[in-house]
Amino acid sequence: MSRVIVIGAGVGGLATAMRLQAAGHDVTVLEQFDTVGGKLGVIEHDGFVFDTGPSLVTMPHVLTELFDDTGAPGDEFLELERLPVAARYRFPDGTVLDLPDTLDHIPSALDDALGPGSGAQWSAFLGRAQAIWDVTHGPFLESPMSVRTMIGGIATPSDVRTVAPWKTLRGLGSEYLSDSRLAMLLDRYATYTGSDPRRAPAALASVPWAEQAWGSWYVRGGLGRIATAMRDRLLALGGRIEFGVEVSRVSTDEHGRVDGVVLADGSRRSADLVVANADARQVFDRLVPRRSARIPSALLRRSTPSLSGFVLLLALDNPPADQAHHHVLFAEDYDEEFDAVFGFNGPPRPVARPTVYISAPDDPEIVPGPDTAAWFVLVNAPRHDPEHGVDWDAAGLADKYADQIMQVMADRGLDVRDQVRHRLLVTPADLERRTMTPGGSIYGSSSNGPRAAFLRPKNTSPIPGLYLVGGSSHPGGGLPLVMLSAKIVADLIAQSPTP
Ligand SMILES: Cc1cc2nc3c(=O)[nH]c(=O)nc-3n(C[C@H](O)[C@H](O)[C@H](O)COP(=O)(O)OP(=O)(O)OC[C@H]3O[C@@H](n4cnc5c(N)ncnc54)[C@H](O)[C@@H]3O)c2cc1C
Repeated sequence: MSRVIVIGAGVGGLATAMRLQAAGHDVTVLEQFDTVGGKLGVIEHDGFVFDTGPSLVTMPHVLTELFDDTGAPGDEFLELERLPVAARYRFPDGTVLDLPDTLDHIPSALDDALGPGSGAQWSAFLGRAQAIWDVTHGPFLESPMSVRTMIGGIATPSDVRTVAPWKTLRGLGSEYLSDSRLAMLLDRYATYTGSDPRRAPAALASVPWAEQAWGSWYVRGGLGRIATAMRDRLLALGGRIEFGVEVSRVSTDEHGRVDGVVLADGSRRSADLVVANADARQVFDRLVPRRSARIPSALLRRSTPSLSGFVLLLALDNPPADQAHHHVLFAEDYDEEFDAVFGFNGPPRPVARPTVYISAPDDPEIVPGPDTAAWFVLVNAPRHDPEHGVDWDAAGLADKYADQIMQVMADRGLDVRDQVRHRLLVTPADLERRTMTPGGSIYGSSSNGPRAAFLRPKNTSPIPGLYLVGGSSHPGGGLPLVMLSAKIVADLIAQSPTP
């Protein structure tokens, strides 16, 4: 069995560490920050507990499997709760839709909120989305990336027609959805991979399918508990985690094979295998020798980094009653939002009137007392890029922008400005510092463009013994995909000869 170093205690790093330690390897996780979770972050302040990253669990079976596969079920650490209403959507025309969390109830809810026929439109679209899921999840989401598995897995002409690799998500939607509000609903799923629906492939239709088929879930006490449960399982298995330890280089032996890592303080740690949970751009720009990084770096340069997010954490007194857990206030002009974030028709810029997403858990464990609430408010934002885009550290920008977002919320019927006890902000620059993710891109590379999946780094690397795991590598970002990425890496290591 091998000595393994995992660089980073994000969800991908922890999940790989759990699987490898359970398989008998000797695993040490080195994390530059002072706690686990990475983008799955938590801030506790004045009795309020805020998730600063994920607020929605989809495909919960992937999480359950991780705990089942590495010992006992995770129920004793994690109380997963299915939400009766997946989300409350408010469209620019003022229509409000409470989207039920069970597939059977969705068509009638759409007919009631948006008008007769809209349920049938969405069902027809979901039928196609399910077919796309059936064709793609095995060869793409659950297998190592290779042109052979993709082409071998999506073999028949009928499979190719189903996935329609030449179509965009927006284009596919327009074949089924004539209601502009349903089109908006679909567009938003492109942002689950940090992408632009006008450029993301039609295959992303599997995202709403997966969400609506398996439901929207919450973890009592906040999603941050997923990371601490993973930490506890890893430690119980005998794995180790060291905090405040930054890796500055992956080292290789005379044959070019991984033999450990060099730390920021100059010291060295030996290992037979290294798994990098750090963002792939950091890995290939900084951590490995330039000559080994040539091909992945060239591919990364051709991909578009995913969008980032601007977050407000609101500690509220006397919050408005009857809030849905997830609330989406759609932008008046969604295309302008994607133009601003990705820098079309001008440089990247904060979106003036963005779609606002609010997570308002009804959970006494995250508030200091009755009549208080801990709200997480997120808008899509361009990456932190002081040279060519937005400098999120510019004096006064974050506060001014937060005020603007609260005004937009008020304009759309959700004015909580008088109820704010205190407000914390997390900008793309903060996310970059916290997770060492260039620009604070949430999902590594975006899925913009038909070749995006092929530009995303694989889980293997040009350096024997170095693997990549997490949202910036295959198969992509978001908690379930990152956990699938860890399973792929653990399986690859199990199949490779022991060094
Ligand atoms: C605002 C926001 C909202 C989100 N909402 C959702 C959601 O609702 N649902 C969902 O499923 N997903 C959501 N996501 C995405 C999800 O959080 C990520 O896809 C996932 O957590 C990424 O995990 P990861 O394993 O790629 O690593 P990361 O979280 O990026 O962790 C990498 C770790 O490596 C460490 N590290 C980096 N470089 C080094 C180094 N050189 N040395 C040592 N340590 C290093 C970092 O400090 C970090 O802890 C959201 C993310 C954000 C930011």
